Amino acid sequence: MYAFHLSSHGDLSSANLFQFFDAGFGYDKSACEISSSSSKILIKGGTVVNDHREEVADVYVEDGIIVAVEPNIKVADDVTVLDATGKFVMPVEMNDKDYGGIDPHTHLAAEFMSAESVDDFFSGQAAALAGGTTMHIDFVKPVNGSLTAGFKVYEKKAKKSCMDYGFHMVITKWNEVVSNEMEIMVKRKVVFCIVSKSGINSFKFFLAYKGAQMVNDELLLEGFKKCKSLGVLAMVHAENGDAVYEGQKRMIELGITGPEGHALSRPPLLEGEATSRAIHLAGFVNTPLYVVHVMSIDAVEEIARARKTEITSHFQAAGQRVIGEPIAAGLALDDSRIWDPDFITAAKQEPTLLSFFFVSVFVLFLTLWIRSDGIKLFKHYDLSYFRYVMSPPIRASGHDKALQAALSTGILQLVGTDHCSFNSTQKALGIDDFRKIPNGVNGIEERMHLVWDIMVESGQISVTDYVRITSTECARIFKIYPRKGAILPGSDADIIILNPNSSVEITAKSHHFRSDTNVYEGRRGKGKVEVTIAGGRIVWENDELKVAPGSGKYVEMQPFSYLFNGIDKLDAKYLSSLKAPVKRIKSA
Ligand SMILES: NC(=O)NCCC(=O)O
Ligand SMILES: [Zn+2]
Ligand SMILES: [Zn+2]
Repeated sequence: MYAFHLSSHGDLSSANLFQFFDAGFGYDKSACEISSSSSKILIKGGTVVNDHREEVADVYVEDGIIVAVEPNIKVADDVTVLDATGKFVMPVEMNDKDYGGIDPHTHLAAEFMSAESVDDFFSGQAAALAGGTTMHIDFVKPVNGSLTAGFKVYEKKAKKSCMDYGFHMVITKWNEVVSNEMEIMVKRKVVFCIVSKSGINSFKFFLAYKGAQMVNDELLLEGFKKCKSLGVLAMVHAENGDAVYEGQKRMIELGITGPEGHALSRPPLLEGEATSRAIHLAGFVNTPLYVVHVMSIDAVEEIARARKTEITSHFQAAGQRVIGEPIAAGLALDDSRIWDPDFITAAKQEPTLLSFFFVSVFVLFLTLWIRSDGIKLFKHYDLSYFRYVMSPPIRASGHDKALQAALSTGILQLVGTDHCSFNSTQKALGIDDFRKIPNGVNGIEERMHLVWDIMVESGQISVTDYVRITSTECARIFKIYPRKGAILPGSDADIIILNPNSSVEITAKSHHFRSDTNVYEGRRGKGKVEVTIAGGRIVWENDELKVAPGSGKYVEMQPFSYLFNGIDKLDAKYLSSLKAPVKRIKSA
C-alpha cells in the first residue's frame, strides 16, 4: 500500500491527499509518498546531455533551482547525493526555465466518445513522472463551443496536478464569438489588477470524427487565418472524416462489427489525403502547421514533400513550415500483434466447452427467436484487442519503421503519446459495434523508455537527438524554450537520470496510470529512468513515486514562436507577385 509522509512545504491536508490517492490508483502498485526529502541535491558524475552536446559533470540543485553544473562539486553533509556514474542526466538546459521530457499530446480526464478517459491530472501525471516526463500539454475541449467555458473546466481539472502542464485548445465550431475567444485564450489580460492567464498558443482542428468534433474546409480556413493573425500554431488531426464515415458503413454492411473494422474503415490513404489537404490549405494561408499523431507512410510522404518544397506556390521559397508528431504507439507497434489474419474472427474467442454446453441447453429449451438471438452468446469478444483501438489506427508493419526513419532524418520532429486511456469496461462500450469503442491508447509513462529503446539503443539517433525529440524541440515549438547554451544559475530543475545498462519491462500490473490494460504489455527494453527530479524535488527514485497533488504549475505559452519568423516577408513577396497580373489587366 501507499505510504504517506506529509511534506513540510505542502499546505494540503492529509484528508485531501487520501482522497486523491483513493480516487487515483485504486490498486496496489509501487510505493507512493509525499516527499519531505532534502531540497539540496547533488547529481554526481553523470553524463549531462542537452540537445547540442554531452559532457561529464556534476549538477547541484538547491530549493528547486540549479545552482551549478561543473565537474567535482563539493557539498556539505545535508545534501542528498545521487550517484549518476555511467548514466545520462537529461535534459539539462540551465537557463531561466528548465523542462525535462515534455509530452506535447495528452488527453487527461477527457470526455470523448461517451466516456471519460480514466487518467486525470494526478494519476496521468504521476505515471508520466515515473517514466521521466516532467511536463505535458493537454487539449482543452470547448463547452458547447465556448472556449472560455472549456478553459475554466480544465483549470479545475488541473488543480490536482503534480507536474507542470500547458494547454492546447480544440476548435469545433466557428462564429464571431469563437474568433474573439481565441484572442482571449492567447492574450494575457489584466482587469482591475486581476491577471487572466490563458497562455494558449496552439489550436487544434479535427478533420475526423464526423458529427462530433470534425470541421469542414471552410472552418479550417477561417481557423488557419485567425491562428496566423494571432501568431499561434494550427494543429490538425488528419483523417478524412467523411470517407471514414463511409468506410465504417462499408464494414457494418459486411458484418464486420469487431475492432478489426476500426482499422479497415480508416486506411492510410485517408490519413494521407487529410494531411495533404491541411498542408495545402495552411500553405494557401501561409501559416505554420502541426500534424498530430502521424501514423502512416502516406502522411509522412506528404509532410516530407511539403518541408522540402522549393517554390511549389507563390509562398514557399524554402519549404513549408510543417511539424510532424509521431506518437509512441506509432513508433512501437504494428497491427501484427493486434489483428488475427482472419480478420472476421479476429476479435472472437472460441467458445469454451462449458459455455457451449450452457448455450446449447439454453437454445434447446427456448423458442426460435431466442435461438437466433442466442447465437450472439457465442461471440465472446476478447477485449484485449479493444485496447489498441485509436485514431488514426495502428498500422501494418512497415509504417512503424518508416515513422522511425522519418524521425531520425528530421522529417518528423518530436514525439508525443496521445495518452487517452480507457479501461476494459469502457472499451467494451463497443462490444457489438467498433464505432462505439472509445478511441485512445496509453503512452505517457512509456514514451521516454520506448523512444530510448527504439531510437537510441537501436543506433538510429544519438543521445543529444533523444533530448531534442523528447523535450527541446517541443519547448521551441511552443515557445517555452530559453535560448540554449547559456548555463545560468537560477533555473528550475527538471532532470532525469537514465541508466542505459538497466532495462524495463512494461506491464499493466506495474504501470502507474489507472487503466487495467497496457498496449505495450510484456515489452522489454534497454534504458531505465531511475530518477526523476521535478521542480528540484526527487519525485521518482528506487521505483517509488513521491508526488503531491497541487504541486504542478500551469505553464503559459506565448504566441509567435520561431515558426512565424519571416512569415510576413513571404506575405509581402506574395502580394508583390500579384501586382504583375493586375498591371496586365489594367493595361489591356
Ligand atoms: N487518438 C485517439 O484515438 N484518441 C484521442 C483523441 C484524438 O486525438 O483523436
Ligand atoms: Zn486525434
Ligand atoms: Zn489526441
